[in-house]
Amino acid sequence: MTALEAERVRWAPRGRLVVDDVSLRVEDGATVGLLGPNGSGKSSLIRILAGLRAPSSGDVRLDGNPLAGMSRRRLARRLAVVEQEPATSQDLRVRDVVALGRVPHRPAWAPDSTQDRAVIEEAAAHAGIADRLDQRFSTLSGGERQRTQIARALAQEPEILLLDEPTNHLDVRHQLALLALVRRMPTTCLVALHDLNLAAAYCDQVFVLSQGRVVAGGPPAEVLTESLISEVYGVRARVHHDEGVVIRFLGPL
Ligand SMILES: Nc1ncnc2c1ncn2[C@@H]1O[C@H](COP(=O)(O)OP(=O)(O)OP(=O)(O)O)[C@@H](O)[C@H]1O
Repeated sequence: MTALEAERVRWAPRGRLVVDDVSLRVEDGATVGLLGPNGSGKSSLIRILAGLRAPSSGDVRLDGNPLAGMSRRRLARRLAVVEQEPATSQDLRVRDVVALGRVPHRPAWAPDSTQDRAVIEEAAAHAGIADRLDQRFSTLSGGERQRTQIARALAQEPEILLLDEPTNHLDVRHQLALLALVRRMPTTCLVALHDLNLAAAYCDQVFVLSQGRVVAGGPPAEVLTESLISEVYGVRARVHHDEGVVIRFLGPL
């Protein structure tokens, strides 16, 4: 099992500080939420943690080993990422998109093995798109595309899964099913979320970003206070602790 950590990570494209001195650790096997308002740096940080972008300074480590020294293929056997708007060839069938998750696990140009096909079908079933495998990706609904990308990441059989707002196109049942699945899996997972109630219900830990900095981190019941929500999001809220944490939003400040 695997832990992912960032130490003093900064990213400043053309002098604009987007990720500002972020240190965090995603513990082995945990489901960790990455929260923060629009533009606070969640997607940028996820890309850096996934090795898709080099930080301007600081380090990202997987089990203590710097990501910077790892080959793409080796990293892809261990870590999968679902970005907000992933680039996918629009002409592929859903099955082919999910099968991309198997590429790091087999020799170049080798066809799908029986085991690959079993993993692809299981991933599709977990993501709720088993009945769409023969459909063209371009003809899917927004939520089905999102679930296809999640199936592709699951087919990668990663030890670490990074998900950037995976619930934004999903109806409420699929939102709950996805987070329940992520929580149930032994995979270490970092998930960027806007819905603070979902984060409270499904995450072991949350980190809150504001203007590129981590302003709070810990169990949701400790972090998601009325004062934090007002300071970071500019929203008045009531936080109830009777049946887990339930947040009721009263309005903007
Ligand atoms: N390549 C870039 N050059 C300059 N600024 C950038 C670049 N990429 C992102 N930014 C800026 O960095 C900030 C953080 O963007 P990011 O997408 O990481 O935020 P986010 O927290 O994921 O937002 P959202 O919740 O809206 O998806 C934004 O203000 C964005 O405009």
